[in-house]
Order: sequence, then C-alpha cells, then structure tokens
Amino acid sequence: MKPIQVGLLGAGTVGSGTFKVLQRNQEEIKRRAGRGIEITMVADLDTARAREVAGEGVKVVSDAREVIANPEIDIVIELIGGYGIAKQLVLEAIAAGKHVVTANKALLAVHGTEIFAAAHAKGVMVAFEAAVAGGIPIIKALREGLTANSIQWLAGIINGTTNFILSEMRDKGLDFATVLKEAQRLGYAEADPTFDIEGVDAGHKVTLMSAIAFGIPVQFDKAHIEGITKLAAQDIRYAEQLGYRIKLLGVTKRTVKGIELRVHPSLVPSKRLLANVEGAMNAVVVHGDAVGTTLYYGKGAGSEPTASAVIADLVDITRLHTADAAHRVPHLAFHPDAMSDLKVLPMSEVVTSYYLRLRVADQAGVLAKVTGLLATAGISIDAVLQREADEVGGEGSTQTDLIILTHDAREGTVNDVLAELQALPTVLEPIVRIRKEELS
Ligand SMILES: NC(=O)c1ccc[n+]([C@@H]2O[C@H](COP(=O)([O-])OP(=O)(O)OC[C@H]3O[C@@H](n4cnc5c(N)ncnc54)[C@H](O)[C@@H]3O)[C@@H](O)[C@H]2O)c1
Ligand SMILES: N[C@@H](CCO)C(=O)O
Ligand code: NA
Repeated sequence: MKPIQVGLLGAGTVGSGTFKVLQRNQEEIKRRAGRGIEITMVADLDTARAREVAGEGVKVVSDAREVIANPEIDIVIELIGGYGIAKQLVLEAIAAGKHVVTANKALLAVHGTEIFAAAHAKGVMVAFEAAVAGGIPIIKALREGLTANSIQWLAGIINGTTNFILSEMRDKGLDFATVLKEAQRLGYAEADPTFDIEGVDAGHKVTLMSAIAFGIPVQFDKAHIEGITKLAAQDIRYAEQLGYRIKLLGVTKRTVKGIELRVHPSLVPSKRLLANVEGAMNAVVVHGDAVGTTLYYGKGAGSEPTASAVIADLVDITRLHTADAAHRVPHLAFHPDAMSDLKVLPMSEVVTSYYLRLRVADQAGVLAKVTGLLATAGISIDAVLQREADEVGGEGSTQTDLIILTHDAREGTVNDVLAELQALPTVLEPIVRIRKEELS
C-alpha cells in the first residue's frame, strides 16, 4: 500500500524534530503503522530553512493553504503555534476533510470546543498528544490506559521552562533572566515566554487534561493561574530547609462541589517523586479510583521529545484512517507480517555494571589481588570502598568488606572472574553481586 501523505505547517523546533525522527525510524514506524508515513509537503514562511529541514523530494511552500488544498494529503500537522493563523488553518484543514495533528495547547485550550465540534461533524480526528507534557504519552494514558477509572485528581509539573528556571536558580544560584534566556535558547520556551513564566502554558495543558480526565468541555477561562514571577529566592530556600521544594504545579481535582482547575507554585515534600523532577523534565501524577496513584515522567519540551508525540498521533491516525482489520492496533504493536527475528540474549551476554561486596581477610595484598583479577578479565573499576575492619567485625577484627563498583562488563565475564575470586583463600564469604543500572 502506498504511504499515507502528510503535510507539515511550520518547520521550526518541533517540525524539524518531526522530520528527523520520522526519517530515522522510518522502517520501524512503518512496521508499527502497517503503512509508510511520509511528509510530502511543508509550509513555512522561512522557505529556505524549511528546505534545509525537509531535504530532497519534499515540496516546500510559504503558503500553508497550498498544503491544505493538496488532495493527496490526508493528515495535516500544525506546528505554527498561537491562536491566529493556526486556528484558521486547522479549521480549514478539517473542512477539507484532513485529519489534524497539533502541538498547539494554547489553541485547543481556548478554542477546543469549536475545533473538536468541527472535526466531529466532518468525521476527522484532531490529535494532540504533543500539546500536553510533550513526549510523555499522558493523553493516551488518560484517554485509553486509565479509561476504566473514575479519575479523582491529577497534578503535574507540565511546563519545562519554569521547572528549568526553578531548578537552575536553586542549584546554580543563577538569576531568573539568565535562566529564562537559556530555556529559550534550548527551544523549551513558548514564542511568548510570558506564557511560560506566568503559568498560562501550564494552564492550557491542565485545562486539556481536566477535560479528558473528567469529561468536561475545555474551559481555560475558568482556570486559576499564577506563575513563578512573584516567587522570592528566600522562600525557595526556606521551603528547602523545611523539607520542601517549590514547584509550579497544574492541578485538577474532582470534588463534591465541582472541579478544581488551577496552576500555582506549590510546596511539595522533598521526598516525593514530583519534588525531584528537575530541569525541563515534566511529570504528572494521576489518581484513579481503581488503579490508585500512577506517575508519568519524561521530557515535556524540546524538538525530538515533542516530535515523538506528534509521530505517535500520526501512527494512530494512519491505523484508523486505513480502516480495514489489518490496520487496527496490532496485538503486539507491530504488524504480524512485520515482526522482527531479533534474538533474546542469554543472561551471560547481558552487559551492565555491578556492585560487588567481598568479605575478605584484612591483610596486605588482598585488594591488589582482587583488583588484579578484575583487570585481567578486562573489567574496569568505577569505585572501591574498603570498610575499616573494626566496623565490620568489631574491634580487633581480622575481616573487612571490600565494595567495588564496576563499569559495564559482560555478565559471562563477571561470572568467570567471580568464581576465581570466590576461590581465593582470603575471600571468606560468598561474594555479593548486585547489578547496577544507571537508567540514564
Ligand atoms: N518547542 C517545544 O518544546 C514545544 C513542545 C510542545 C508543544 N509545542 C508547541 O508546538 C508548536 C510549535 O512550536 P515550536 O517550538 O516548533 O515553534 P517554532 O517557532 O520553532 O516554529 C514555528 C514555525 O512556524 C513557522 N510559521 C509561522 N507562521 C507561519 C505561517 N503563517 N505559515 C507557515 N509557517 C509559519 C515559523 O517560521 C517557524 O518555523 C507551538 O504550538 C508550541 O506551543 C512546542
Ligand atoms: N514552553 C513549553 C513547551 C512544551 O509544551 C514548556 O516549557 O514546557
Ligand atoms: Na504528551
């Protein structure tokens, strides 16, 4: 089947990421969607840059309406932003019978009711995973994964720019303006960064989540919004001394009286996972009556993380648009005729790093012997800690613990060297081995 054709409006930060990821993972995405997905036309006012982004074989125009008018195109991605021309283009694309994918939370939070109604009437989809918490699939989680639940509340760090500002101010003592500039340079901030720092962007996102969580219309005008511009550095410090971090949270809650919908700085106990979400990272905690509390964490802004969500929507729409049984969501995510024959590795071939603890005789040369055997096996050491003998076995002890952190090594190699180490007469007890994952 011929690839589904996509038109892109706006080849900026997110648009260029969408191109890159779609090209890099083309084959895998096709195996998942059951059909190729190709951006064949791009509109951007800056046609020279768009041409650079799009590469060979893609038609570049400056007038977005040419993309919408192209009958070959089934899906239009709107990545221009704002309420003005973006709104007109989205409504025109819908009227022309195109599905729309957008990252424009401002547009949907304010004009969502009109846009979704137009799409419903026309029988097309408007997908917006990228609009909330960027790459985190929170829309899909709320709409599909948690669909059995009566959702009670959700709270999240959903603006990367402000979380980045708060983290950098606290950790590096940098001033607000400097960090904001850096967030803009990194492509996190909105075209108008007051939307970020005054909590408006977070308000747009929590409004969209509130609608999906509780089945209410999008009502940005009812949200209470405070940003971080009035936050004083000493309050961040005092909160810290009391065991709290200050985070800009978007919160929406079902109560007997109605729905809470609010964005403001909040003290969060330092030991909570949310308090430890740093930099431009986002996280959303959702509480459903059946599932309890669940947490979603990841990059909420930036070129490729946001593109990740845009493309997920493209795949969803491609599956639904190509509406025969063969193109529904496959049981194993990839289409049955596109499964891979990649092998599952035996544990001995797994590469990871290790924590090793050896109870050894407290005598000269033991450490050298142990590290020598590891070196011979090609296992490099990240850190060594030797406990004092009397900490281990009491005063006058003749035993001590050697704790070794290794760099990455093959499990089979580690097994062999552990057998050698265990056989040393100076190693007194079974060696403790715990695998270590940096998960970075
Ligand atoms: N940057 C992020 O991390 C991020 C994350 C999530 C959502 N978003 C949203 O994604 C959208 C795009 O953001 P971005 O950061 O990629 O913005 P950007 O400013 O980098 O890109 C916008 C592009 O649109 C083009 N453009 C402007 N007017 C146009 C018109 N009339 N016709 C055609 N092209 C036009 C601009 O030349 C520019 O290349 C916004 O709605 C934003 O809120 C961004
Ligand atoms: N300006 C937004 C981009 C992602 O929506 C942020 O900082 O989170
Ligand atoms: Na998302």
